[in-house]
Parts: sequence; structure tokens; C-alpha cells
Amino acid sequence: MSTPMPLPVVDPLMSAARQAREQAYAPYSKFQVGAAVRTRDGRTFTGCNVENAAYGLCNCAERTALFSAVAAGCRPGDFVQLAVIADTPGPVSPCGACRQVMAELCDGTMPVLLGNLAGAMEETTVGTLLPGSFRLP
Ligand SMILES: O=c1ccn([C@H]2C[C@H](O)[C@@H](CO)O2)c(=O)[nH]1
Ligand SMILES: [Zn+2]
Repeated sequence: MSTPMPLPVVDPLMSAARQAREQAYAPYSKFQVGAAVRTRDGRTFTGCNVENAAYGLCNCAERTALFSAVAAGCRPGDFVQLAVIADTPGPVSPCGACRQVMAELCDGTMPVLLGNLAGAMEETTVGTLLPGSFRLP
């Protein structure tokens, strides 16, 4: 009998992030990133990185997705999962600014899927990505 072909792991939220990455505006770094966030009521918001000639204004894919959801009315407690993807050797690692924004809007226990174009995927949580996040007293 022949060996069965391994089936590629396809995660729907990661697929949405992969598609969103195609919209990245990254003329400076040429590094495209995509993100997708899922809400409790089943909606998906996507984002890509958007760069600027004033480099400090560059916005990451993760924040684009989360801010887009907030602009549509979502609030802390509404999010259930986030996926991020980039062309990295291993799963992409979100920057500190995005980790702080995740900590503001998402539960610490919320799963975050980190992936790359080759199909590597790692699951972590918001709390693991940023322990001791800043909060106003
Ligand atoms: O997790 C990350 C890391 C980087 N970037 C963007 C910011 C900038 O446009 C480019 C290079 O840092 O990648 C993201 O969108 N998400
Ligand atoms: Zn970031």
C-alpha cells in the first residue's frame, strides 16, 4: 500500500491573515505582514502593515486588525483569537507595541497563532507574549 500524502494544516484564521498580508503597504522594509482577529460573535477583522516615509508612523498588521475591529464597535471581551503571518524562518514574533495593544484589548488567556509562509505554526497566548503589561492604576 502507498504512503498517504500528508495533509497541509489549514487554519481558517491563519488563511485570512495570509490573504490580508497581500495588502501590506511596505515600500520601505519590503516586509509584508498579515493579521486576523476573530470575535465572539463570529466576525473576522483583518489587517496588514502600513508604512510611512516617517518611519516611526509605520503600523503593524496586528494593530491594523485590532484597531479595525474597535472602529467597527468591538471592545475588550469581544475577541477570541488572533493570527499573524509573515515570511520569517520560524513563526513571526509580534513587536512590543502590538503586544501591549493585545494586552489592552484581549484576555490574557486568548490564543494567538503565529505563523510563517512555509506553514510553521505556533500557538501562544496574549499573557505569555506580554507578562506584566502596563495598566493604569
Ligand atoms: O509582528 C510584526 C512585526 C513587524 N511588522 C511590520 C512593521 C513594519 O512595517 C515592518 C518591518 O518591521 O513589519 C508587523 O506588521 N508585525
Ligand atoms: Zn507590531
